[in-house]
Parts: sequence; C-alpha cells; structure tokens
Amino acid sequence: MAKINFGGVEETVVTRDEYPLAKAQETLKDEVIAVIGYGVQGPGQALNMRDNGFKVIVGQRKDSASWEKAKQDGFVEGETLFSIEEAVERGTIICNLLSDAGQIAVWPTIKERLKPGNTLYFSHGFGITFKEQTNIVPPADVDVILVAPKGSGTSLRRLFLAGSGLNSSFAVFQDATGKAYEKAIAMGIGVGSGYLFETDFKKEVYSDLTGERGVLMGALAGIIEAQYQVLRQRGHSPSEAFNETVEELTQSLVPLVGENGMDWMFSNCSVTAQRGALDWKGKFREATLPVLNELYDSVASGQEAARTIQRGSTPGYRAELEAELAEVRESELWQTGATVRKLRSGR
Ligand SMILES: NC(=O)C1=CN([C@@H]2O[C@H](COP(=O)(O)OP(=O)(O)OC[C@H]3O[C@@H](n4cnc5c(N)ncnc54)[C@H](O)[C@@H]3O)[C@@H](O)[C@H]2O)C=CC1
Ligand SMILES: CC(=O)[C@](C)(O)C(=O)O
Ligand SMILES: [Mg+2]
Ligand SMILES: [Mg+2]
Repeated sequence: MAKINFGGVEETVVTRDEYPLAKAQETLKDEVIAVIGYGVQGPGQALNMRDNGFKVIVGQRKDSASWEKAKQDGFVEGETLFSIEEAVERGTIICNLLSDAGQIAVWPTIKERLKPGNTLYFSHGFGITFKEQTNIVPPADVDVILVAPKGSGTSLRRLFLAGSGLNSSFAVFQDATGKAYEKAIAMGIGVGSGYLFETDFKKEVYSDLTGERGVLMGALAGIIEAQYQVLRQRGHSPSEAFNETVEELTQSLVPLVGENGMDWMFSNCSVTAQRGALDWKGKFREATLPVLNELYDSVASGQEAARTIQRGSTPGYRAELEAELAEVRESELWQTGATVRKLRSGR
C-alpha cells in the first residue's frame, strides 16, 4: 500500500499500479456480484464491473423505470436481471445501491437471504452508522465493506469510458472471512476507481453528508442565488448577473482550480481580482464557519439522517423532490442559465 504525504500528513492509498485489474479479477473470480438498485450508482458500478470482466447481476423492482434502464443496458431478465429477492439469493457479494431510505425498507428482504461468508457492500456509511434509525445490523458471519466513489455514478461511468477513474473511499466494517479488506480493494478497482483512500463508515458518511450539503451542492447553490440576487437588485441584467456568477465560474475559473489549485487560478486573473479576492475570502470564511459547524453538528447528531429517512420514506416523495427541482430550474437565474448555455459557441 502506498504511503502518500498530503500537505504534511501521511495517508495510506491504494493505486491501480499496485493493485491492477488482473489482481482484482483473480480475487473476485468466484464471486457473483449482485447490484441491488439501479438508480445512479447502480448503473455506473454495474456497467464498469461488467466491462471489467466480473460476473455481475442486477436486482431491481420489476416494472420500474430502473428495471427498463437495466434492460436497455444489456442486463437480461432471468439471466443477469432479477427481482431483488432472487438477485440476493444468487449473489455472493451483495451491493446495496438502493437509495439510503430505500435500504431501510428492503433490509429485512436482504438480511434473511444472506448466507455465511457473503459480502455486504455499501457505497455510503449511512445505513450502518445510523443503525439506531435504519435497523441495518448485519449478521456476524458476513463481511461488510464499503467503496464510495467520490462523485456521481454518471461521472464514474464517464471517466471509466474515458480510460481514467474517479477516486473512491473504502472501508471495512466487519471482517468475518479474513478476506474483507482484500475484497474491498478489489471491488474498488472493479467499479472503476482511480485511487482508493481508506476510511471508516462513520467518517465516510459524516464527511459525505457535510460535503454535499455544504460546498459541493448546498452552499454552492445558495451562494450563487445570493450573489445573483444582489446583482439583479442593483440593476444588472439577467445575463450579466448570470455570467458573472455562474458561467465564468464553471467555464473558466473552477476548471483552472481543478487543474492546478486555487493560487494558480488567482494568478491567472488580474492583480485587481487577486487583491479583492484575497481581501474578501476571509470574510466569506468567517461568515460561513458557523453555518458549516451547525451543519456538521446536525450530521453528527443524526438529525440529517433522520430528515433524509423521514422525507425519503414518505409516499410520493420523488414527485415532491422533482417539483422542488423544477422550481430551481424555472427560476429566472437558471432559465437565464439555460439560454446562456445555448450560446456557448463552437463547443
Ligand atoms: N447518486 C450518486 O451518484 C451517489 C450515491 N451514493 C450512495 O449510493 C447509494 C445509492 O444511491 P443512488 O444511486 O443515488 O440511489 P437512487 O436514489 O438513484 O436509488 C437507487 C434505486 O433504489 C430503488 N429504490 C428506492 N427505494 C426503494 C424501495 N423502497 N424498494 C425497492 N427499491 C427502491 C430505486 O428504484 C432506484 O433504482 C446510496 O447509499 C447513496 O448515498 C454514493 C456516491 C454517489
Ligand atoms: C455524488 C456524491 O458523492 C454525493 C453528492 O455525495 C451523493 O450523490 O450522495
Ligand atoms: Mg459523495
Ligand atoms: Mg452523498
């Protein structure tokens, strides 16, 4: 395992050089990998593993949109596509890729079909960590592992097809066979990870829930709305407010951050911009620190999990969620965005 120094702190990382695909194939050669749930992570992981030469079957509710999607992706009913019950029966590694709320409802179905020596696999520490709320307590005779790609299942698939990989966290919660660690790494390689970073279930779910509610999604959406609102209220046109808040962020500046870091993005902007950004970043940091601490507390207390479960198990919730997304989509800000996107010439 490679020891890599991250800004002065040494961590253990698994690379594809030291754990090549051939080794992962050897480790998992006798396993039937049952991917339960075919939403966003399900297709990304199942297709990457299938393309990587693993035995993959899919378990999904019949007559659902996801069932049809699995068929379109080449999974064949009765051969590689089954009901959830049958897929769990047939699998030796059970990948629980249902939505986090869905995992609670389906857990009894999975639990009663697990056999000694099976592996229970998650892509989130949610169900295990918040067991008081989820009741997901695996029997002692199965391995319990995690590989959590740090990005959308859509990106996992796209990067795999492009020949690169998305980084993933991995963890072992329970090692019944003595082989759990090896299986976790092999699965991580199999689903198309670039590098694998070791963590535990609790750290994975705490950081993941914080990240998506914070900078990655919630804070990003919120700060964009706030700046757009200020510019519009101060008399700027929609296109000017959008270009100066989102289009330049996504098309020019964030890709530069991704390429070579924040200081490099800064140094590719004017000295005027650099002076102002360096002066103002502290204010933004201090203003958001209390909110981020409140968020972390809400994650650690189980309140975020409770809300996810409560909302996610309400009948008709998907339609409500879609209505909330439609409200975002139909706002002036994001309607302006749709128009601006059409004007990206030559791309
Ligand atoms: N969306 C993503 O890209 C990422 C998701 N994850 C984790 O991966 C896991 C799967 O997440 P997603 O793919 O987003 O899930 P999803 O929300 O797309 O749902 C997956 C599947 O669960 C099924 N399902 C939901 N409730 C059900 C129920 N009560 N009975 C039977 N089937 C039910 C749906 O039909 C769907 O096919 C979660 O633990 C999530 O936190 C981790 C990294 C990224
Ligand atoms: C894509 C991802 O990793 C998230 C944002 O944590 C999620 O979809 O839950
Ligand atoms: Mg995540
Ligand atoms: Mg997440």
